[in-house]
Amino acid sequence: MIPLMLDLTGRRVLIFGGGGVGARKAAHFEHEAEVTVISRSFSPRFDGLSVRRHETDLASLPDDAIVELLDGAFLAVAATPDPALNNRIGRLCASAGVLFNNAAGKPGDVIIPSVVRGRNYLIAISTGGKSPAVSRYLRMRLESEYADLDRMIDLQEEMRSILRETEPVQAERSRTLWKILLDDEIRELLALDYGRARELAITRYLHA
Ligand SMILES: C[C@@]1(CC(=O)O)c2cc3[nH]c(cc4nc(cc5[nH]c(cc(n2)[C@H]1CCC(=O)O)[C@@](C)(CC(=O)O)[C@@H]5CCC(=O)O)C(CC(=O)O)=C4CCC(=O)O)c(CCC(=O)O)c3CC(=O)O
Ligand SMILES: NC(=O)C1=CN([C@@H]2O[C@H](COP(=O)(O)OP(=O)(O)OC[C@H]3O[C@@H](n4cnc5c(N)ncnc54)[C@H](O)[C@@H]3O)[C@@H](O)[C@H]2O)C=CC1
Repeated sequence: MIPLMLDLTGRRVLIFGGGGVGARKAAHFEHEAEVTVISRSFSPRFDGLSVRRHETDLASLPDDAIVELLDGAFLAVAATPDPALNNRIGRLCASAGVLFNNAAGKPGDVIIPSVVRGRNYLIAISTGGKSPAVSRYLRMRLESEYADLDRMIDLQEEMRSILRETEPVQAERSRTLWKILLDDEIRELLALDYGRARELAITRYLHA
């Protein structure tokens, strides 16, 4: 498995199965991609999501009708409780060249990770399918441990641009940025007041 960050703007994503799991997978994509959910029923968890619904019984559809549904799709997720049906969708995706994620059944070529997202960063976590609970646990730990990461990135960005003007030696710029990153007092101040943290970073490390 190789991690990638994909821009799915304007891409079509299909979710097969409209239960709670299908809704969570749809929520992973709907803020960017064009999501269509194909199912014989839909959980109320879809109500707030911007997805198109297509009501059908997949078990009664022949292969060519499912291949027709895949037309123009970039990625498909199988999230019905029937692993045989999910695996069949996976085989059809493979022959149609559509990326495939399987929520229950034979693993596809894509895993949906746990996601920690800020204004300035994006972290995707996977255990390679071994323990989704551990992926979720790590997400929750990172969210609480690094709640002020966005502000640290803002501060680093500002300090880098000042240092580029004032410090000609790259190794020195790097050392100073690391000192700021590891300074507990600056990290604590970041949680309370960005301006004061910025001031401390400048007086402590940029006015030597
Ligand atoms: C392989 C994968 C396929 C895929 O890509 O969907 C997969 C598969 C399966 N998950 C199962 C169970 C659970 N999944 C969750 C939750 C999440 N599952 C997600 C991803 C993935 N799940 C992929 C691997 C990710 C990795 O590599 O780590 C997350 C990260 C992302 C998301 O869905 O948005 C999201 C957490 C989001 C977050 O909160 O951060 C919980 C809830 C919990 O933990 O409370 C449970 C119950 C506890 C448990 O079983 O662990 C079962 C068993 C079903 C059964 O027993 O019948 C299967 C099927 C199987 O294993 O065969
Ligand atoms: N990958 C993951 O993250 C996880 C996967 N799972 C597994 O995912 C599967 C789905 O879980 P839930 O959403 O909770 O199930 P659910 O029973 O709530 O929903 C299943 C959905 O699939 C639809 N469906 C079933 N057969 C269909 C058919 N022949 N044609 C059209 N639609 C059909 C149903 O109408 C329903 O909307 C289960 O097998 C579960 O074990 C469970 C937890 C997490």
